[in-house]
Amino acid sequence: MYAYKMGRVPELVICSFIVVSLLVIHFFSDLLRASLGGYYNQDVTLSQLVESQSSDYAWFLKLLVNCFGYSCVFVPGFLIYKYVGRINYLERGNKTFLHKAINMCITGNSGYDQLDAGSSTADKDRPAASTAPKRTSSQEAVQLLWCFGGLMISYLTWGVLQEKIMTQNYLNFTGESAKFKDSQFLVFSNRLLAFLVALAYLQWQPSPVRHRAPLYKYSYASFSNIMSAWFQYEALKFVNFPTQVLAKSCKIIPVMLMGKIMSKAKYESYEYVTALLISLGMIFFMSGSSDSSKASGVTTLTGIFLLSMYMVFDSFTANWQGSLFKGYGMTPLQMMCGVNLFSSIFTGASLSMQGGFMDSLAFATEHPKFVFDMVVLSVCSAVGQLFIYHTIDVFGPVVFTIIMTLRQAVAIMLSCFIYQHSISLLGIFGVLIVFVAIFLRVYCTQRLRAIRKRAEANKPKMAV
Ligand SMILES: Nc1ncnc2c1ncn2[C@@H]1O[C@H](COP(=O)(O)OS(=O)(=O)O)[C@@H](OP(=O)(O)O)[C@H]1O
Repeated sequence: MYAYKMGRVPELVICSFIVVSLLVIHFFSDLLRASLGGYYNQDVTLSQLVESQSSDYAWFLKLLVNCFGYSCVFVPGFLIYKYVGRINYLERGNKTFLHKAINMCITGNSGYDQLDAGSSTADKDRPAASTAPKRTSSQEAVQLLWCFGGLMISYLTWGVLQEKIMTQNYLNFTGESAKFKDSQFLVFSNRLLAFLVALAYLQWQPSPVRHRAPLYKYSYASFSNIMSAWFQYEALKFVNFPTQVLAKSCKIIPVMLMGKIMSKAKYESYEYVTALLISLGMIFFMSGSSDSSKASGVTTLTGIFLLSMYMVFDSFTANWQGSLFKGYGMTPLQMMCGVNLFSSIFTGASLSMQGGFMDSLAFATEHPKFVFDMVVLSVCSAVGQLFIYHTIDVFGPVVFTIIMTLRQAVAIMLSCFIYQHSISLLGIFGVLIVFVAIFLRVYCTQRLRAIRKRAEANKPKMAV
């Protein structure tokens, strides 16, 4: 009995880490709430208090509050990681749920569910990229078109719905109209649905693939993805929309730089030249399309800082995902499941700490049409993510970013076509530059591949 009780000590310590960290973080958030004037008014949520701040630095306060929410996951996670390593907890043979869950998070294997399909002998390892059969050029072109089409359709629909949800008035049962305000709740519902879809598929897939990556590695991609989305929304309060679109057209350059820093990626000179040309062409096109000439408002230093942070986090996300695919050979669905698991936990923790959960759920119960739009938005986002992970897995982060950048141009061209807006000569020149750059990139890639193939074929002859 004593030994049994002693055997449970680590589990008790681990649970108390979670409880104590949550209490401490809650205490600090209450302190912040009180200092913002919410001490005497308990009906006002922390998010409403922060939203009501009008100073130039309100964005920093919001960031702080969000980070409080995310630390509800990071702090206990870090403490558990350190404690478990210290007492060699994972080497012990007790197969409790907690033991399996921690093992899965830290080492990547628990034999517990389909995310870690390593327990079953029927599970296969995914062939490494180097040993997988090489695709022909036409197969590659079909794949590329498939990724481009999928990303275009899902994110065009997603964009329209997102704007609709955030700008339209919804009627409740008594006929009163109101706007939905909490974008973080939308991100939460999108990520939760994406997680459930991926998990359901992994549970019932006919031939599971062994999963080897420690789960905590997904938390970095999910954190940076949530942060980039937040910086993007927040930047719009300091820069106008066209400026943001213009800045995003140059995303390929930070993605390449981040690839160099993170995974020491080597790019050919034609890749740098074409990246610069695509960015330049997109800038010409965006400034030359009449949609973007409706610029209003001012661009401030804070806006530039927030946009730069968006770029940093966004380029980290795609590169980190690319290196996980390379290093662990997981399937896109496993990646989607892992990243969205953490994104749901992060946004869920942040929402419940700020009190936004209850507000949004109350809005949803009173506005059924909003629930319908939210579900369709989440489905679009989940389908879009399937394409995102497939594209990064097959073509890598740079090609993915090029496709997402072109997506913006196609969306603007479509809107010009539908609403009969004109495109200036500069805009047309910009589109031409982008096309030339892409053609150049494909041509150089094919040539380089042919040269390498020839060199490979000549190798054995030289050895004889
Ligand atoms: N690498 C990666 N992994 C997972 N999800 C990703 C990734 N890159 C972009 N996204 C999601 O795609 C949505 C559009 O993002 P962006 O506006 O940054 O893309 S774009 O380049 O401007 O088109 C946006 O969705 P929301 O966060 O729901 O707004 C991004 O989070």
